[in-house]
Amino acid sequence: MTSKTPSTPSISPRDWLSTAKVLSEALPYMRRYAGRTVVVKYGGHAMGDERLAALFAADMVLLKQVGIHPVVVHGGGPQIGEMLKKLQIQSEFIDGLRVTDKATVEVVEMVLAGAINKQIVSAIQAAGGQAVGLCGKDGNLIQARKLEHRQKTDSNIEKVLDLGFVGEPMKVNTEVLRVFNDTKFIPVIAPVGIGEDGQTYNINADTAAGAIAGALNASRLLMLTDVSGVLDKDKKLIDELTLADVDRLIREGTISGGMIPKVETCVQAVEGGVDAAVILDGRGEHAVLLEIFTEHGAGTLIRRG
Ligand SMILES: Nc1ncnc2c1ncn2[C@@H]1O[C@H](COP(=O)(O)OP(=O)(O)O)[C@@H](O)[C@H]1O
Ligand SMILES: CC(=O)N[C@@H](CCC(=O)OP(=O)(O)O)C(=O)O
Repeated sequence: MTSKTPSTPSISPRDWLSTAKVLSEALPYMRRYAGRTVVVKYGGHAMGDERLAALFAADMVLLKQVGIHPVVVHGGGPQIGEMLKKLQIQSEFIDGLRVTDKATVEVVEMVLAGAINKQIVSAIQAAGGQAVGLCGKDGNLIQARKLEHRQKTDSNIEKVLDLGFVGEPMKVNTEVLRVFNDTKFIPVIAPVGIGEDGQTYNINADTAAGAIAGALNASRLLMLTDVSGVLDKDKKLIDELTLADVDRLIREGTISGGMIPKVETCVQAVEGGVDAAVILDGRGEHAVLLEIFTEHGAGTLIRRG
C-alpha cells in the first residue's frame, strides 16, 4: 500500500502568516455579529457571473456557520427583462420601477419565485449549506398593497402614477423568518408580495429587503449592486454617510437615478431599527465577507450619525 503526502502548497510562510492574521482579525467581528441578523439584497446585476454567484453562496454559508443569521432577498430585474423579451411583452420603467400589468406580474413571479430563487438555493447547497426558498406570499411573509407612486412635475406639483401591480410592503410576518434562526437553513426570499385579496404584487427588491431588515431589526442591511458604493461628485467612493448627508446629496443631484431609491431604502431601514445599511459592489469577490469581517468594510455605510 502506498500513502500520499499532501502536496506542498505553493504559498510562502509569509502568506500563511498574513492569512492567519486576517482570520484572527475577523474574530471580534464574528463575536459582534453572532446571533444577529444580516439582510443581504442580492441584485440581478450582481448575480450575472456563475463564479461570483458561487462565491456569494459560500459567503452566506460562512456567515451561517459562524452563528450569524443571514437572510437573502434577491432581485432579478435583467432576468425578468430577458423573459419578457422572449415572450414579446413590452416593458417600461418609471423612476426605476417596472410598470407591471397582469401578464407581466405572472412573468415576474415565474422568474423571481421560480427560476432565480431556486438557483440561489441550489448555489448555497452546492457551497455546503442548506437553504429554503420563499416568496412574500409564503406564510404571508410580505403583505403588500398597490403602490401609489408619487412623482413631482417640473412645476413641483405632485401627481400619482398607476404602475399596475407594483406593490409596497405593508407588513412583514417576521415569525416566518425567525423560525430559521435555530436551524441550519438560510432563507432566500423573492420580492413578490401578497395583497389582502390574494393579489400578487411585484415589489422592487431593494424596497423588499429594506422592509424585511427593518422588521427584523437587523444588524446590517447589505445592498449588493454594480458600483463600489455611493460616489461623490468627483466619482470617489464615500465611506460613510449620515441621514442628513443623504438628504443633501440628493438635493445637490450627486445621488441620482437608481441610487435614489437605494439610499432612501437604506435611510428608511436605519430609521426603522436597522443598526446600519451598506451599499457595496456585488461584483467584487467576497464583498460580503470584507464588509462584515474587516475594519474598513467595502462600500458606503449609512447610519444615524
Ligand atoms: N452618487 C452615486 N453613486 C453611485 N451610483 C450612482 C450615484 N448616482 C446615481 N448612481 C447610479 O445608480 C446605479 C445603481 O442603481 P441601480 O442600477 O438601480 O442598481 P441595482 O440594479 O443594483 O438595484 C449605479 O450603477 C449608478 O449608475
Ligand atoms: C417593481 C419592480 O421594478 N420590481 C422589480 C423586481 C426585481 C428587482 O428589483 O430586481 P433588481 O434588484 O435586480 O433590480 C422588477 O420588476 O424588475
